[in-house]
Amino acid sequence: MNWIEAPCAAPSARHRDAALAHQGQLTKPPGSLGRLEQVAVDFAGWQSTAQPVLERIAVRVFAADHGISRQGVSAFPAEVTAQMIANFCRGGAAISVLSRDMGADFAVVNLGTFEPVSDAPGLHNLQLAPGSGDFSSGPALNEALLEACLEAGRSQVDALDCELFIAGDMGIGNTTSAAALCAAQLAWDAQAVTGRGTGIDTATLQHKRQLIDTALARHRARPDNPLRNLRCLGGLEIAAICGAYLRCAQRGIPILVDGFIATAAALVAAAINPGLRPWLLAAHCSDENAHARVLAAMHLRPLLDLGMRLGEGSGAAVAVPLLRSALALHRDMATFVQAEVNAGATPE
Ligand SMILES: O=C(O)c1ccc[n+]([C@@H]2O[C@H](COP(=O)([O-])O)[C@@H](O)[C@H]2O)c1
Ligand SMILES: Cc1cc2nc[nH]c2cc1C
Repeated sequence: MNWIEAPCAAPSARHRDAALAHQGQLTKPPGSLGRLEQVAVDFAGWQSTAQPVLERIAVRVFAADHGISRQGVSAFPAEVTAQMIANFCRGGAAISVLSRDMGADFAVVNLGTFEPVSDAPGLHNLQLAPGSGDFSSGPALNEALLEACLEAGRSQVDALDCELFIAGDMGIGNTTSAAALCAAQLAWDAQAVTGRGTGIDTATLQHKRQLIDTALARHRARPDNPLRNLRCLGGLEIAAICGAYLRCAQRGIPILVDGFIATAAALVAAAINPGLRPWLLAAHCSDENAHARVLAAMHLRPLLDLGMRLGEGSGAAVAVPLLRSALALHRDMATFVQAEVNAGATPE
């Protein structure tokens, strides 16, 4: 498992500087395209080029069941995880539609559901375990399973040829795991991290909070041991997303981070290997209660806030047109000199 701490790539400061200078020459008041200018500069640094492009996008939805779902923490039954895997592969889920719409390379990775699922086109049916363990009574994963999940994420990314990576998640109960991981990494209590997930009522929310606080104490969760936190409180798909993100940063592939679960994975992965940080771009702020707070703690500023709370990578997918707009503007706008527009320097 030594690979996870291997050095990450570094974005090119020279190309970032050149892109920033180019933005200053385009026919607009400096800074007037706001975040779109920063996105273009980020891509120039990520791709080490003056003219970044965004054609090849890879979407991988990582799915798994969660032992903690047996404690009644979700508005939906655990069978939905397996049912949605089939829906992703048939093309009917939100992320299937969005991936088609943006011409992405799309696949689903089943790390392990309670009941095995049938093979389907576009499904990497790994079934490493029948879901994770219930972390209210023991660790979610054992060492071997944690390693296998990280490796599964890594091998997905090793097989890619793309300019942007989106990880989606699917797993009934996984907002409980993600919340526990955020609390563990940030030394916060359950109150600060727990939300309504798929839409639980207030009594269930209270129960979810109590389970998280008890689990944090039981597993003696501490920010300085992210791998242990991931093993004790994580899930199969969350660990795989961590592995995928780490490999992206090592290979120099930028990561468009989706919602609360993807952000929890990024938080843990960045604690494992801080070189990951410059490869993260937060797509959106989910309606899941703690997402805004966790993004702020990570100094990540989301591009969108649409009240979405679906997961699957859907919040990241809807931000892709913005990224493409940013790069088209950077590439195709005229400069002040080309357009013979007065650049606005005031004469003495
Ligand atoms: O990504 C998010 O911000 C997000 C917020 C709330 C729910 N979800 C999705 O809903 C499922 C988890 O919700 P729950 O209530 O079962 O913990 C899981 O499949 C997630 O993809 C996702
Ligand atoms: C239907 C459904 C779709 C989902 N996609 C991601 N999480 C989900 C949870 C449910 C319940």
